[in-house]
Amino acid sequence: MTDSPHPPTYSKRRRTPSPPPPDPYALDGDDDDKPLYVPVKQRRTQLVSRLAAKGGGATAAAEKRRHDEEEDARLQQQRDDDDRARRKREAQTLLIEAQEVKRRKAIEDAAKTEQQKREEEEAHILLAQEAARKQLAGAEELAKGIVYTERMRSTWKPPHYILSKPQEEHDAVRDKFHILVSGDDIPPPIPNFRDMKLPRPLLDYLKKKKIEAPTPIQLQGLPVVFSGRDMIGIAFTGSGKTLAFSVPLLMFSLEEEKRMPFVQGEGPVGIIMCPSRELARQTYEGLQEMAKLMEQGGYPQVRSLLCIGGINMSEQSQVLSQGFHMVVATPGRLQDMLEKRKFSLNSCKYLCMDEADRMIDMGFEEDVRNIMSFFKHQRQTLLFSATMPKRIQDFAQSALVQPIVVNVGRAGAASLNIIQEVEYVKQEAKMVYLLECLQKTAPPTIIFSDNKNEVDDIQEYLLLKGVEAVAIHGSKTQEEREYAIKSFKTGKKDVMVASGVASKGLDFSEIQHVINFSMPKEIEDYVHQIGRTGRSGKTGIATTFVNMQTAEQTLLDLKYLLMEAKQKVPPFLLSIEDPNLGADGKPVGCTNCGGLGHTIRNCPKLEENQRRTMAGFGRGGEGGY
Ligand SMILES: Nc1ncnc2c1ncn2[C@@H]1O[C@H](COP(=O)(O)OP(=O)(O)OP(=O)(O)O)[C@@H](O)[C@H]1O
Repeated sequence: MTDSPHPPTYSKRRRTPSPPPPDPYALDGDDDDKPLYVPVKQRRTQLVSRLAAKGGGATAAAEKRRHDEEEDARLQQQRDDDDRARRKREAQTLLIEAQEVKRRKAIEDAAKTEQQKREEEEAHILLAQEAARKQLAGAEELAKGIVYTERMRSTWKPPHYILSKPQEEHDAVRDKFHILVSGDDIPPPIPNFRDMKLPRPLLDYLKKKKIEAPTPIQLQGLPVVFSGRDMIGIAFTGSGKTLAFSVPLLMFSLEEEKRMPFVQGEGPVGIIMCPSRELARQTYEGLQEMAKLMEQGGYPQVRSLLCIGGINMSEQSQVLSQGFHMVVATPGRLQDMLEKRKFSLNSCKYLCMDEADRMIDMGFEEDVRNIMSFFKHQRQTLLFSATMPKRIQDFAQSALVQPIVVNVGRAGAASLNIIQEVEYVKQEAKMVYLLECLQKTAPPTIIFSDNKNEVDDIQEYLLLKGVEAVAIHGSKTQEEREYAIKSFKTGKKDVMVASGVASKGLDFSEIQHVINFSMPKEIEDYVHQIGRTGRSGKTGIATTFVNMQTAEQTLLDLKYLLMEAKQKVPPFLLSIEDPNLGADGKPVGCTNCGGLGHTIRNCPKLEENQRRTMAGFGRGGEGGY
């Protein structure tokens, strides 16, 4: 160390400790320099002691009071702000938030150039055309280029006095019953069963069932089908479509049997295809009942075969060994039986697809096409449904010869016999509210849910609450499904909880109330589901729960459907604006599925089909096979 008058200056830089590595979990803006948080109480004590140190106890007390008041006012202000924010949050319902999202999307859409919009539109149209190009025709007929041009004929003729009426009178009958027809040489409508030349036992059967006059689809549809013509039949749920294709098959079968009795290996005369096992069984049972009455009335015996998955076909070995006239089937099992050569379609002249659009939408398209390839000659082809979008009609064109379209109401419209109620129920409140909702009417009630697990959960909850409920969905065994249907149909159980299986065409007597626990994504499913009530001229109620989980375009589809059926539209649905209104202020609607609340650009069905195609999905999984 040197003796220096000046303190040493250090030219050498002092070694500072290196900074600690950054805290990977530190939040942005974390800063060690910020003062540490000191609780209010502690801050007050510090202040009092600082003031006391400055002197003057009285001044200190006054200062403390003032500070306390300031602090209280600040806390009150904070509470008020929090309260206001909370109220604002509550007022801004989830629906409004969704509308905000939609508004932002509309702004984004508006920013798209005309060119971009056109390209999007074209892509969607191409997709729809691609689907339409896939025709409903057998591979062999397509390969050989076989095209049938002559329509089928039958021996049935309308009574002479009806045939001799002027065309205007027929048109007046159609107008009266709101029947729209298209096609050439359309047979006249016949407003009573007797004039349709039904045999006495059948007339008695109808009378016994309190079926006195034909419904619109029957009074025009039956003459068309009896005449041997191909037909697309569209009419509301519960309006008696089944009879319009079952009775002619029975009559044709009787005619064939009378001409020459069927022996082993012969038949069938005709096939009715259904999208679900339950619906097939119901139609089969109806045919059986009518055939039995005819036999008792002195007509020859005609036999039918039920051809559905989940049942043991050997139980019907007697029918198989005798030859049979009518087959009611689901597509998968029918295809299987044909491939195994259990029977052939060499003499089959009649093919009816009930709920045809549902069958295609459920992924049975390929099965149906394969079945078509087993036909060796022309047959009469019929398609029936309450919802038959143009896309399905186009798809079926190649299988139809000079078809007649009989349309009662808009394809896809809901039955006017149903009071439709839509309620906003938060997801977590649904289960509890369900119990209250069940009180709306006396049983029987059907509750629909899209989700199989949810179906089970709802049933379990209802059982716990003492409600007699059964459940049915595609993952249940055939026995469980049959038990559920039987005990519900016979009135042993009050409530049936179901996935889509039970919505397709099942006819339970006098369902009072349908509850859609969740709104189906596709509006056609909604129409079929609520259609389990309000059947055969009776009135029923349908309640549908919607909430933020319901897609906005589904809500729009629903809004227009309610408006069309002149139902009460709840304010939250009314407040949803349609971004796709036409120049006339009316909804443009979707050319692909017929929904009114969206266009083809955002058609959920098209998206679902695309998803299926990409995933290589086949049939739809509710156990149709
Ligand atoms: N002419 C009629 N008069 C009164 N009731 C009828 C008549 N025809 C059929 N019904 C009855 O109406 C009910 C519904 O008939 P059906 O099941 O054929 O309807 P649907 O139009 O096929 O309905 P969905 O589209 O739901 O399959 C049945 O119970 C049937 O017995």
